[in-house]
Amino acid sequence: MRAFVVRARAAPVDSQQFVASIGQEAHTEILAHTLMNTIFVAQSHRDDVIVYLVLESTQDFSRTICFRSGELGHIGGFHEQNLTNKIAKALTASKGMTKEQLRVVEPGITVRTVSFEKLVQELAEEYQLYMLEKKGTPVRDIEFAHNPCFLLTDHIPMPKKSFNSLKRLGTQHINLGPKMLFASQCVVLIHNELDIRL
Ligand SMILES: C[S@@+](CC[C@H](N)C(=O)[O-])C[C@H]1O[C@@H](n2cnc3c(N)ncnc32)[C@H](O)[C@@H]1O
Repeated sequence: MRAFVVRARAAPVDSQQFVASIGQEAHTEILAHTLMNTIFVAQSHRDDVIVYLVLESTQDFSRTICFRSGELGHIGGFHEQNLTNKIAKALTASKGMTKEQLRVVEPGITVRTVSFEKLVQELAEEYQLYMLEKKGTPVRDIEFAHNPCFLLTDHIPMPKKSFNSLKRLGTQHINLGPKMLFASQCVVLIHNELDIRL
């Protein structure tokens, strides 16, 4: 299984605000773009992918929306509006949830009121964590574990505090080349790197 976590620090957890932030300063469109590129390939989808979108602009709890590609029903197309609607639907479903609750949104999609820190602690028990980072080890020099989990952010960098806790969890840092890329572009390169090594 390949897991991806996108930490969207600027993304609102209110569904209407989330949709209204597309193309605005919070750049919530990156979540649909990244979802598309982690799950879909031409004429098909990957069935061995889990994507966690962690939305952190909130008055109460972060929302972690999980997409399990192998369990998704008919998703109705991979265009941006459709994927945006799936995220918005999960946010609406999460209204009123208390700390660390989980709700099933539809087959293959759940939402949890769990923080990025708690999520990665849980994932570290099952996966080798890799943080995508310009100062990391060149990707071609990395020997991937069989169960990798890749951590990315939106346009707001990972806070220093998180670097320390990720270090304690044995996180490795990966560099994908000299250009600063979108998270949605990073996931394509990661998938390709893993695909050609199999
Ligand atoms: C648009 S970037 C975030 C940029 C962020 N404002 C910063 O200055 O670090 C989105 C995500 O892609 C990762 N990323 C972008 N280019 C990369 C590269 N060449 N190698 C590794 N990770 C990269 C970043 O680390 C981040 O997780």
